[in-house]
Amino acid sequence: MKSFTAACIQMRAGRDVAQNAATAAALVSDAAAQGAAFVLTPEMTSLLETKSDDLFAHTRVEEKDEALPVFRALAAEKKIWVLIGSLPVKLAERKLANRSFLISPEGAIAARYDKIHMFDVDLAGGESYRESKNFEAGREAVIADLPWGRLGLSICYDLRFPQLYRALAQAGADFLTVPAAFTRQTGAAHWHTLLKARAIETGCFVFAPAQGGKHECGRETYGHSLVVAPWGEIIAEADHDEPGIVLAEIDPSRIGEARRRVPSLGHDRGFSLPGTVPARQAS
Ligand SMILES: O=C(O)CNC(=O)[C@H](CS)NC(=O)CCC(=O)C(=O)O
Repeated sequence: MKSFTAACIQMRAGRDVAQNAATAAALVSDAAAQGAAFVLTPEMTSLLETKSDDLFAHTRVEEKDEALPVFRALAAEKKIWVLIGSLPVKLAERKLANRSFLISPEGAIAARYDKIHMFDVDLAGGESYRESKNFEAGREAVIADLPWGRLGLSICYDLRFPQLYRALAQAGADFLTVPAAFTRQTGAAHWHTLLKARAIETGCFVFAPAQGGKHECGRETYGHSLVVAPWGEIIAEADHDEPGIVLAEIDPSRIGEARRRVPSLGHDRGFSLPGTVPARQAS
């Protein structure tokens, strides 16, 4: 399998959907001009909004989303694959999906994934999140075909649930996406380590395009968009929280190499944990 260039877009999405889409689209175009065949954008590419009323006021059902057609047209024009990290998509009056879209070079929607794990967390200093208040959790893991191998989709907080990535890799994923809007606080402590761990455990390339900096809505995100190779090396990083592009040369033969060196992905064993109910892994 031939090598290809991938690019992660780093953003600082604000409260204006059209403007966010235009900013991201300009960066995607730049990446394509620099030779990227696969370009990925962060979680909440079109809108980062902390106020529920404003979030719902600017969110539509998928068929009427303002940002999606921009990226479909762009993918078709540049003949590239685009992963929109996520868009907030209206499901019901006050419920949204946090939905990732894979767009083909024909501009078609090749896959959709709804974030499974909701960020309902109270951090130090009173920083608090209740994603499940406005968003409905997805229930289905998703793998899609790319010309270079198979892609397992995930979003942000999913990163903390290794069983999702193990399942994706054991089902054939070669590449994993973790588009994110990680908090500055948790990002500084955990981001690099978790992403490297997911790559090492699965023998996959991990693409993590991120939001970064102080957003219009007041939130602060960590940035540091990364690409990690299957052996665990960081092969591209935005070493800051400013908007921009990181490019990485992806050689898919490194997937088989890493997995031949350490074939742990095929070495799972069942085990009992005395004193607990056997169904503890199911939920
Ligand atoms: O709500 C939005 O507008 C967009 N969604 C997000 O920013 C989501 C849910 S609040 N953020 C995360 O999952 C951060 C996870 C994280 O930081 C960690 O796991 O440490």
